[in-house]
Amino acid sequence: MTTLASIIVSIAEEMRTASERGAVANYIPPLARVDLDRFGMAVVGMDGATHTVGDAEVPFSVQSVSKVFSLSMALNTMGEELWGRVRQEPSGSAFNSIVQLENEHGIPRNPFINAGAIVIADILVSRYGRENAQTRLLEFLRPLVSDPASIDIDTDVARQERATGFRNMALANYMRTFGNIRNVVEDTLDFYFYQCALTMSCHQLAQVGTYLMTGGRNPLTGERVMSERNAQTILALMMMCGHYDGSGAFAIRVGLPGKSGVGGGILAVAPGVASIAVWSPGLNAKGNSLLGTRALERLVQHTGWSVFRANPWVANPT
Ligand SMILES: NC(=O)CC[C@H](N)C(=O)O
Repeated sequence: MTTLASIIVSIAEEMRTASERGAVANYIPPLARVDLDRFGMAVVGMDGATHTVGDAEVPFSVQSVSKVFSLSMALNTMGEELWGRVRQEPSGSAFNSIVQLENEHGIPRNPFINAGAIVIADILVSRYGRENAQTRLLEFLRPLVSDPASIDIDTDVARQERATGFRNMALANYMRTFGNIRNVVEDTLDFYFYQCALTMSCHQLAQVGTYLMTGGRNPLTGERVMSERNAQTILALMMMCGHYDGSGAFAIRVGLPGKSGVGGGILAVAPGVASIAVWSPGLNAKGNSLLGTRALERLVQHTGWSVFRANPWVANPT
């Protein structure tokens, strides 16, 4: 019988021996010096059963995967009104693109491109204040994991994001001219750079993602983290926009809602089945983890977990 444990071991073995691994992000030294040979994967099921392989306990910079969590917080506090400040459509352009903003009057296409995530950061800074927003983010994440204290920010990454984030500054200032950034630009960006610098292991990231697997509940406490409707909205956006202009190919290859980050992490969710995190720091041309995508593709081939499968339960391994 094929078990999930044996499936992920075989995936890790394939990734360990892969010769083409992509390229690590090199815009700041803490990302540029990450070992290209790292690979980790973690899968948490509905019953809490957890399978990990490789470097699943090694913390890495989650970067844009954090956009899922900031959006969750903003949707919780602002509700549907949020969609007046950021749209819900695929962008078809790079994560840091500025071109659509002029035509679309400073309203970003979706909350997962940088411009959209900066608007979300602005909403959270308005709601909570600059420093308190940081505390709130950690308070949102920590109850979802079994080792809460260890989820933290890499302050060196945050500092270097700030020191080199000229394009993000351009995006924020440009949106400010349309009135879609309401705080002092530096304050909003400060929170944005802070969230990019969140550090988590695959094991923690998969645990954090469980509220999206369950339709909005924290499976550790049974508490509601968000409404079922909001959880579905976030999964839909992850499917359509979670990999920028690589989202279509990801949806076809993997068939799960997923969100990538330039640190090489991907959070993917099989609703009602599993929360999955994978990490391989080498990126493809679209800035998404090359082997992380392949590993998720393999996982879905073996398990039948694609949301597009006519009968997703048939091949469920135990
Ligand atoms: N795709 C990403 O992970 C981008 C995050 C990066 N810190 C940026 O803002 O440019």
